[in-house]
Amino acid sequence: MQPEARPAPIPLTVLTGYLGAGKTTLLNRLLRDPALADTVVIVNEFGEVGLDHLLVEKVEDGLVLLSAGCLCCTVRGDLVQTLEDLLRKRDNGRIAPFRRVVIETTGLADPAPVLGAVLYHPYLSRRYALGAVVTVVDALLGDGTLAARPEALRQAAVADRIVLTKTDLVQDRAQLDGLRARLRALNPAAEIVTAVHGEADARTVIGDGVFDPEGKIADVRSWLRAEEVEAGRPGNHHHHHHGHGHHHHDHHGDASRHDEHIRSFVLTAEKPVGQSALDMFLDLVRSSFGPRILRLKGLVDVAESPGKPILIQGVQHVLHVAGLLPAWPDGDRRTRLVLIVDDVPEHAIRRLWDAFTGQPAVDAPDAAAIADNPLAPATMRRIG
Ligand SMILES: Nc1nc2c(ncn2[C@@H]2O[C@H](COP(=O)(O)OP(=O)(O)OP(=O)(O)O)[C@@H](O)[C@H]2O)c(=O)[nH]1
Repeated sequence: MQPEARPAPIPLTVLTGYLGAGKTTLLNRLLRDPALADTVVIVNEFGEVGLDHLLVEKVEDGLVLLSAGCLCCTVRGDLVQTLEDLLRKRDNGRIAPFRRVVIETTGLADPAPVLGAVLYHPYLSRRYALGAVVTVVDALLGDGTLAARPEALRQAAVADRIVLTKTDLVQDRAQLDGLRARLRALNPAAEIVTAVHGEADARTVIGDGVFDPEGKIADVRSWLRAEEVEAGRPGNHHHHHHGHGHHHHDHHGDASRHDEHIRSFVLTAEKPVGQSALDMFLDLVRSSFGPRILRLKGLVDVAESPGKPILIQGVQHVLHVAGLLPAWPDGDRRTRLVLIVDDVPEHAIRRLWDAFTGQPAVDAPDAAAIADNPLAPATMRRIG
């Protein structure tokens, strides 16, 4: 570790998607784009034989292969070690100063543990900054996969960007529109990009992450997209295909009923939020709802750091205060937290938020009442 100036965080993109969705095709194509020069790719190959000793030696070629198993369990330790090794070699000049890292996960991996391994690591979390979560969805088979595989649904729900592949194979325009509508409903904030045989704009797909390589704020605005979530709220206008009630079965049939449990909404605050109130809110959300919080991200105007928003990142039980941004990305300085939840009543979270941010809410308990409640989860009675 260098004691002098802290180096700018390196954007880290997680590329995920169901088996055979087209992740490798996309990545191979994108990496030929000069915009993505100096990218290290960490591939987690499911079922591959262990290559531990070779791991980081391959970096010179820009490719690192992780060994057997899925990232979410067995390879997790290796992932952390690989990311540490990369930093060490970069810092002592043994490899070129790469500018971003892309982790391609196996089609089975839930992205949450991958992100958690980095975001919860005391050192890695300072050197790497989570950029976009990019999820590849096969336009031909996507609908069926979303219906049958909960992990595919989660991958789509946590995405910052969704890349639709194989649209060339879909003859039926309505099928494509249906899939898009479904993804939109599932994750209104995600940008949907199309890529046939991996042809897509590299910068759009990978982006620069929340910080660009110089540590400046890059695409927080597009990343947050709270307006999209607001616009997609039932009641604002009825665009949801599942907003038509249980009696009406559209062409998705039973499939989309799984999706109905997934909801997105935005939390805002009128006044700056106290740091400890924010921490307690996040603790309580994590302990109460854990993996049912698919995604939580946003900027919070914290009372203790006026003019500098705090960046919050979360995927399932991994809720992380990613740090202070040097400034707000644009004129909008409101606290905005975008949540995508699976089977969590929105009002339950809203009540907590209102209580901790001191916003008046009818019949809601205040923060003290919740914190003093002997039935409150153990994490609320903070140790240390
Ligand atoms: N027609 C068509 N085929 C595609 C497209 N994108 C990918 N493919 C094909 O789909 C197959 C799977 O693509 P991969 O890129 O290997 O998919 P993957 O997600 O990396 O697969 P796993 O690593 O096994 O999960 C390959 O045969 C690709 O050539 C596309 O846009 N159109």
